[in-house]
Amino acid sequence: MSTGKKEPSPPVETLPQAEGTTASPRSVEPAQSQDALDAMLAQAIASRGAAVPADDSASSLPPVGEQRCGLIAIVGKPNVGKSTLLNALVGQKVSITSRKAQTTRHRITGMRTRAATQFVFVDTPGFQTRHGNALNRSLNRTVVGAVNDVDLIVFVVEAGQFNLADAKVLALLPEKTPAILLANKFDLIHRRAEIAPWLRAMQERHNFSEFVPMSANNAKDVERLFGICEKYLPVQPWMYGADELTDRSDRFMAAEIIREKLFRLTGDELPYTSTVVIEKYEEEGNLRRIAATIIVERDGHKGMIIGEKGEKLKRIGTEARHELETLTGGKVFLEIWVKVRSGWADDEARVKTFGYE
Ligand SMILES: Nc1nc2c(ncn2[C@@H]2O[C@H](COP(=O)(O)OP(=O)(O)OP(=O)(O)O)[C@@H](O)[C@H]2O)c(=O)[nH]1
Repeated sequence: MSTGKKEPSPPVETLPQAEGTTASPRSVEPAQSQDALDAMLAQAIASRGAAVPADDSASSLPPVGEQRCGLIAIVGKPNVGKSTLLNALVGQKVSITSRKAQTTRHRITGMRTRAATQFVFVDTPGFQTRHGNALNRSLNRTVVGAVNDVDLIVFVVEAGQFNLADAKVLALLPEKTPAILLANKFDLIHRRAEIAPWLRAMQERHNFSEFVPMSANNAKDVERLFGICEKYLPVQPWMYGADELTDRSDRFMAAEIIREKLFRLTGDELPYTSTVVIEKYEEEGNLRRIAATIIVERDGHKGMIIGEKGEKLKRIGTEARHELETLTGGKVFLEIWVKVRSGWADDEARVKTFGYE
């Protein structure tokens, strides 16, 4: 994990690193033999540079009897790349990302409609195993809720690794739902030969339907993932319009974008227990007037966010405003305040007031 926050020292299987290139995903049915795994890896590497099928967004509505639609939950421990994957699949940022763990705190739905198929992806917070506070209990409830009643689960791990935090998420997966093992950050794996034993070990951990080594930040890999997921989605009418990308409002996105800038522009010394509340969101034609409060737990944290002569807070505001202007296609006036609410993350009522499940 790239975060400074360490998981409890679990047994980690890590592959040594050397020179390498990006591979494309190829899924495999869970194979029993070394040969099958080797063949899959060879295929993944050979398919580098293969043509990407054109995005075939639905321009005319297919008849209801031909529409395919299903829910796909994206789950995994913190920081494995779930939100990066969701954004790549949707083709637009709908879930914020940062190198800090616990960036995603809500169930975020992102849709993509291609030809007759509507993919409804559900991004989830990374399952928390470290602190048992009210905030983390809420995040974990969100994960548990999301893995039930979906058509497919995409279980994301970092390729070549599996530790206690991964195992805790894996234990939540219902046996009845098909699950794909997505070995992400494959670009960081340089000795590919050594991934085969890891994949074999993963086969024994769960009855995965397929194994997909890939990189969420590689467009060709993401493209192929659609084909892999499609066959698990039932023939049924679409749930959303063909052009819809998320079920979240612009107001919600405003809070998330500010929190993303906060997470990205502050160092690891700022505890993860800070959140953003939108106090005002007004639309006047093409103009949005937004007032937001960043909530922190201690006075000392407030100083970290405001920075010397207010520089840090100013930068958070400027970067958030630019992104909100791109998102809304209009002008944005953004005011941000910082307030201390000590102990909020351990107070169930406050956690709810601040918009968590
Ligand atoms: N090298 C590499 N980095 C990646 C890849 N996918 C994601 N990342 C990086 O991994 C970090 C975490 O990504 P996120 O998408 O925020 O991870 P997450 O699983 O949603 O994290 P939580 O919100 O904590 O649950 C970011 O710095 C990403 O840029 C990948 O395929 N390769």
